[in-house]
Amino acid sequence: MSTQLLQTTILNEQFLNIDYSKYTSSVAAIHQHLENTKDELTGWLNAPLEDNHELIHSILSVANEIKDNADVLVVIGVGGSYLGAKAIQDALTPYFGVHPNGIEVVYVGQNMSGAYIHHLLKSLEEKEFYINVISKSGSTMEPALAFRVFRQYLEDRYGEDSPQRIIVTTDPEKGILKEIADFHGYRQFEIPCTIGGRYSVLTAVGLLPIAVAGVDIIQILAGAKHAAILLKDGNIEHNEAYRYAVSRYELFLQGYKIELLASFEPSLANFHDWWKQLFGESEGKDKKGLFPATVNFSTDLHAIGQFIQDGNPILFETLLHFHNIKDDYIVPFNERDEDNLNYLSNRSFNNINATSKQGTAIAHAEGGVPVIQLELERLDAYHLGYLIYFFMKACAISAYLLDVNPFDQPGVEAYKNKMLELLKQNEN
Ligand SMILES: O=P(O)(O)OC[C@H]1O[C@](O)(CO)[C@@H](O)[C@@H]1O
Repeated sequence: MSTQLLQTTILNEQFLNIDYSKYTSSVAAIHQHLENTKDELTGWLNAPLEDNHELIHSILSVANEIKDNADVLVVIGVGGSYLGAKAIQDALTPYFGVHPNGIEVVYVGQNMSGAYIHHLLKSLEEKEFYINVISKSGSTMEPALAFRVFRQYLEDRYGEDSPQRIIVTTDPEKGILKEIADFHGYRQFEIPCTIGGRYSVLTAVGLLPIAVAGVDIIQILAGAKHAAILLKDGNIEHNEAYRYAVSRYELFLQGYKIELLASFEPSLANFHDWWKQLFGESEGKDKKGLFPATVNFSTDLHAIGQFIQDGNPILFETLLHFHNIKDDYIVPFNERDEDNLNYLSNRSFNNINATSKQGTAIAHAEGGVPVIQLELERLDAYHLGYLIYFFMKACAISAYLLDVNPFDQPGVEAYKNKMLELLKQNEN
């Protein structure tokens, strides 16, 4: 477990010749604070090190039951109550169709589009399904409304068998959802009181949906445990997550206010979104914080690439790269070569994509964009589990470097209150 699975490289040292030793004592102090704080939402820190056999066993047994009795799992949740599951599912299951070990998993309750609800309900007409409703507070508007709709539909379809088909993931002690679940006898998984939404992907919040989608949750948790052991070192010289946190903080101090998370595998688009919530809600408060933005290359090179290379120099790039992607395709040789592409024949698409990544990173670095490269050997459950923990740890330290609380999100209430005010004014 002593091997680092992730290498951090700064591609343009002229921007970022960081003397990490300058941060030795401040980072060590933040590390101590994080490790010793008992009254904050830090349950995720040591969770991967604890005995989780019972939890894994019950998640897998419910997941198997769902796979045996349904074509689709409808996951209802928003923010931290869905982004992590969707991120892992998309990263580790086929682009088209379902994983051989899983069934279709679809998500609702992240928006209030009537068309989305309508289309999803229609798509369920010929299919058997279960619901997994996930909400820590139990009262977030988007998932609460979706649960009302899909529970009613499920009850119409399954009658007295319906309670068996509803799985609730919520706070173990309080909230409306908990009350509903207790009253109707729905099966429940806990979101531990000490783990906030955006740090909860490695609990049942993320694990049940991804197990149903066919992902190996034991490998996800093993990778996270590997990271939790390695990244327990308070010395910045040995801790890659802390070096990443300090690198982005230094860039922020130099005026780069936007961090662009980029990668070259489209299946990571939702992983980017998970990262965006993690850093955005953790850092963006008290008028501080780096703005987390995301791009998918090479697609976005043809959209936002011009700005990155040549526009207002307010952003730096964090390039996420997995050296090995399991599936690949070889460019065929073509006798006629009408498209003049035979110079690429017999090369794999993944190889061409990696070369495009290399060229992009050099071009951006030469164009004056600071580039932090995060490299991992392969895109699989183990490495993704490692990366998730890496980012959570880096995020908590980053927020403390900015002197903000990594675990609250007071700003989100403003829109909620205004929306409620308006909805109540227009009550019919
Ligand atoms: O799980 P809940 O309580 O429904 O919250 C969902 C998401 O909403 C937020 O509270 C923001 O409104 C996030 O922090 C959280 O991940």
